[in-house]
Amino acid sequence: MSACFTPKIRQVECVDSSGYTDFVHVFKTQLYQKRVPLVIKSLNIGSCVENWSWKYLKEKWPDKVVKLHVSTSEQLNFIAKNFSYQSMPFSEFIDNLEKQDSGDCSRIEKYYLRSLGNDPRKDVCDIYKHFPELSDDINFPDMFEKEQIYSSVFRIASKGVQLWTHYDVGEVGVRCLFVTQNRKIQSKIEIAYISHTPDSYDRVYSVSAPVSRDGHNQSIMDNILVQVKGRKRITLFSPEDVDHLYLNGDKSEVIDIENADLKRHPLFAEVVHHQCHLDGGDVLFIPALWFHNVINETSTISVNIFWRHLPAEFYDSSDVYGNKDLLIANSAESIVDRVIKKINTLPPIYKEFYTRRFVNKIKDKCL
Ligand SMILES: O=C(O)CCC(=O)C(=O)O
Ligand SMILES: [Fe+2]
Repeated sequence: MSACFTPKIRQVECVDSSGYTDFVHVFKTQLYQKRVPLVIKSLNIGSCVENWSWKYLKEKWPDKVVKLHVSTSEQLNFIAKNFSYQSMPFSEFIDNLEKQDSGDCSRIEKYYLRSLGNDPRKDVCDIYKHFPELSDDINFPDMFEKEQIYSSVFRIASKGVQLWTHYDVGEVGVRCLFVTQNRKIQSKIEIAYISHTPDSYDRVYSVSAPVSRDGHNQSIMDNILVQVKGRKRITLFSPEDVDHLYLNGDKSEVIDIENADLKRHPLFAEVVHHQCHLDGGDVLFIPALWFHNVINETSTISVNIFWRHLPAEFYDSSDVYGNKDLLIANSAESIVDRVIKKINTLPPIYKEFYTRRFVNKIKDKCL
């Protein structure tokens, strides 16, 4: 942060699950409803905490090739794109991490692995399906129903790597569109069927909320981040701070959160930093819409599990990726897009005047 600026820091609440006879019940019935992050200690997450040494992992995957974010900077920057994607044999990747850990600086590149499905365009990652050699070592806590699980992701990072501030949206490989008839949403159709859209549909809306540059359908997820090895420093930001984070899609443009340039990002001074550390065996609950930024204080291994937090009736039963709340958000955003288009046709001084009026009106009525 700049010289005389003191960020507002709050520690994330921490609970030791061994102090409860049935922690999962307490989580589901009380803690979960608070919708705030929570560090949970002493959950049974399986033998991974003891077993997952670099040697063990290399033996499991002698021939595996992995796709990595590779950067010469510790601070990954999605705007400057200071990283590239590279494929590397898993054993070489781990050898390099070990060299970095032991202070051998001959390799200056930093690595970040986020596991993908077999076909990253179509599959979400499922550890049980894509990493069966390791799935016996990890126990998913019963904090959610198995049917609610959306994906499980395996992450390995070099010491020092900082992952940009973001919130998570689950993404699926099939692009869906909405069709409306008599101004009511009728159904979603896959992109492959667009050319067959019957004439009687009055409009086809592409999915736009939450926004994805490639138009993939998305839904918002709850998450647990299971720390298996190493230490992470995590800063979370409340969805209430959304106006202060300079968002670009699902990511914040403020990269260096601990030394922010307040001339460029003055509103960031308002943000409350919810901080915690995770060590091996710790679990962090990240409620949907909470932003998070991760600094790996050592090289680390983690697994995270995304699950849909809304009850089943919120989801469109004919489409596993849909949810009615988001359908509404999607159609509202399409209307906002039309309003923007209209406003942009006004002469400049009217444009500014009416933009301010409409923004204030929405704020007054909706917040
Ligand atoms: O720990 C990390 O590397 C990133 C975690 C994360 O973004 C997540 O669990 O959603
Ligand atoms: Fe995330």
